Amino acid sequence: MLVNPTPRSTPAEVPVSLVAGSVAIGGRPILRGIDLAVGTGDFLALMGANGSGKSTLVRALTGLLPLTSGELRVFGEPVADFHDWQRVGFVPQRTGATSGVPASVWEVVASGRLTRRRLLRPLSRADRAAVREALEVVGLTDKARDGIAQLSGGQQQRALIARALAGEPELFFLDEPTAGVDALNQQALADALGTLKQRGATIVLVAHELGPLAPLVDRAVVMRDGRVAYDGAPLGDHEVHDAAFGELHAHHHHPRQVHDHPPRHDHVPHVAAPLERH
Ligand SMILES: Nc1ncnc2c1ncn2[C@@H]1O[C@H](COP(=O)(O)OP(=O)(O)OP(=O)(O)O)[C@@H](O)[C@H]1O
Repeated sequence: MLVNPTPRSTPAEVPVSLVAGSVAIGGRPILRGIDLAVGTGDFLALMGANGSGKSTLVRALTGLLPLTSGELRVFGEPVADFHDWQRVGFVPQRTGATSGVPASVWEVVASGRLTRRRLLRPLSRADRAAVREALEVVGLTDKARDGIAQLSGGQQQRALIARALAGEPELFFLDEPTAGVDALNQQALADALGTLKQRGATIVLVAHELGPLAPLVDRAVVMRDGRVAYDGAPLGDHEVHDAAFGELHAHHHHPRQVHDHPPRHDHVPHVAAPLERH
C-alpha cells in the first residue's frame, strides 16, 4: 500500500472516519467491521447491490444509527462529543414523504438554515442570500413559491438538495440522489454537486448508476454483504459488478484494488475489527 507522509488533512480535519464500525439491527449484523475515512474534498460514490448496506452505512456515518461496535469520528471528534452538526448535510433516500406537506419550495429550502439561526428569529439577510443561492444552484429559482408537492419527483429531490445546500455543509451525504430522476434533472444535480465540490465540500453519495455524476467521482467504495469489498479509484460498470458480487477479491490480493490516492486513516489508531458471524 502507498504510504503518503503528508496527508491532505490533519487528523482533526478529517470529515468523517469509521474504525471497525459494526451495526446490527434486531440482532442481525448489517455492517461488519467497516473501516472508512473520508478525506477533505473527497467525492466518494458508495456502490453495491441492493441490501449490501449502503444506506445503513450512510445513516451510521451521519450518527443517525448507533454503532454496535467501533468508533465514529466527525471532524476529528468522537461522535458523542460532536455538536457542530450544521457542518453536515444529509439528503436521505427519497420516500415520497414530502407529499401532503403544504410547504412552498422556499420554505423547505429555508428550513435548511434552521440549525444556523436561533429559534424564533426571522431569516437574516445572510439566511435569505443562502436560500436564494441554493435555489439557483439547483435551478429552482422560478419555482420558489410553488408548493413542494406540485413538483415532479426529480424537482423535489433538488429542493431537498437545496435545503441541505442552504445550510452550507462542509460534509454532504446523499442517498441515491439520482434514483428515479430523469436525465435532465440528473445533469442539473451533477452541476449542483460540481459547484459544491469546487467549493471544497466533501461529498459521499450512494448511487447505483452514476450517469452524469461519473466525472465528479474520485473514489469508489463498493459494499458487499455489509463489508467494504472495494475502496479505490472509480470503477467501470463491469468492475463495480464484479466487486459487488465477489469476483474481485480482498484488496490486498488484487493490484487493481490498491489505493491510488493517499490512505485516509493514518490518524486513527488501528483497532482490530471484531469478528462477527451470522
Ligand atoms: N430498519 C431496518 N430493520 C431491519 N432490517 C433493516 C433495516 N434497515 C436495513 N435493514 C437491512 O439491512 C440490510 C442493508 O440494507 P440497506 O438499506 O443499508 O442496503 P442498501 O445497500 O442501501 O440497499 P438498496 O440499494 O436497496 O437501497 C438489508 O438486508 C436490509 O433489509
